[in-house]
Amino acid sequence: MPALVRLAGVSKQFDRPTAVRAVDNVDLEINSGEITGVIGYSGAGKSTLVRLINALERPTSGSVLLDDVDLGKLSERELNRVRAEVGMIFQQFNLFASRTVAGNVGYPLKLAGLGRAEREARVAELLDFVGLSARAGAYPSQLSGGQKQRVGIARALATRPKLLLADEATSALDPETTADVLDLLRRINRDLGTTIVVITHEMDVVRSICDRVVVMEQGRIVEQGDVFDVFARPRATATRRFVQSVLHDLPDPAVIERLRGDHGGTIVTVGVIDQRAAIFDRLRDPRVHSAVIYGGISEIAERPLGSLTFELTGEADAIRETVSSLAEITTVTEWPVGSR
Ligand SMILES: Nc1ncnc2c1ncn2[C@@H]1O[C@H](COP(=O)(O)OP(=O)(O)OP(=O)(O)O)[C@@H](O)[C@H]1O
Repeated sequence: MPALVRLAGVSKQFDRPTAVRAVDNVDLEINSGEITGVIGYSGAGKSTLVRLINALERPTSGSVLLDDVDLGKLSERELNRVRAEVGMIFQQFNLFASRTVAGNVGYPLKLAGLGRAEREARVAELLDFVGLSARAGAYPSQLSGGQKQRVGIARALATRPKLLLADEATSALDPETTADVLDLLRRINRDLGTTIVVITHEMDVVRSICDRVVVMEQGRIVEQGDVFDVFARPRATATRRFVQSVLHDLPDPAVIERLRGDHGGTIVTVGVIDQRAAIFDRLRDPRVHSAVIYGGISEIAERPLGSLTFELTGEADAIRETVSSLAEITTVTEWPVGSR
């Protein structure tokens, strides 16, 4: 898949109030037609990365290419043209309070010099797409948070951008409204073919709609890849924490201790990566009794992923054979009896 955005050796240093390398030697490709999630804790450099992509910041070093055009080589005027090709939506919506819904959505079209009739037709089309046709004459203060974000999205799409940047677009919304807005982003990607970059600190957002994920920490990319692969085999500590915030399937030490108190058998945690049925096939030895005592399986990119913790009881040799057999097809963690 061709890259729409390419960052090569990009750093951004701020010198005031204190010297901070907000983005530190980043190499990154954003594939055309995909939804890429950039996740990290507060201060990781996500917003700065986005501002480098839409040329609101210039890198201290390195190059940013949008559609093979090196933004560092463009004049301010040329940059303004490029910025119009990039839509942006924000956590706080950034709507004009004094303009109606239609006025907000039509504003970029006015800037682009479209005539009134053309503008009205395009605004009607956009409001229909985001499901807000009935609220065209309302003011932002009369809308719910989810509706405000739909207006922000319609406005960002007005000039048919190739790239849509969403900076914490759902962080101010409740879970149900978040799901609606994420569905809308998915629809924009599928129906309009728009490439989307989603900045977030919530792994659930990545799980719901992203094809690829980039994990940032202290200005650096610590991990990136296909969403399922990163969920299935997280390497960086930060990534593991993000993954566990969504999956909740692994017992932490306190849970293991409680399980030990209630279950005297062998306790094993078995990774589930696609192979649900195969795992139960390996638990058919009549000499071993198995019971699920903890765990969970989620769907990531429409594939099963998670872990199950079993208590195995029966003959010691047979249990050992079962554990070895499971280990042939997946990861198995055996919790030692003395783990208390
Ligand atoms: N204009 C600026 N001037 C000085 N320092 C800045 C500026 N913008 C960002 N920084 C600093 O750069 C670092 C990265 O900030 P950035 O906002 O990119 O992170 P973030 O991951 O988006 O965090 P958050 O989710 O809190 O917005 C922080 O230490 C921040 O204080």
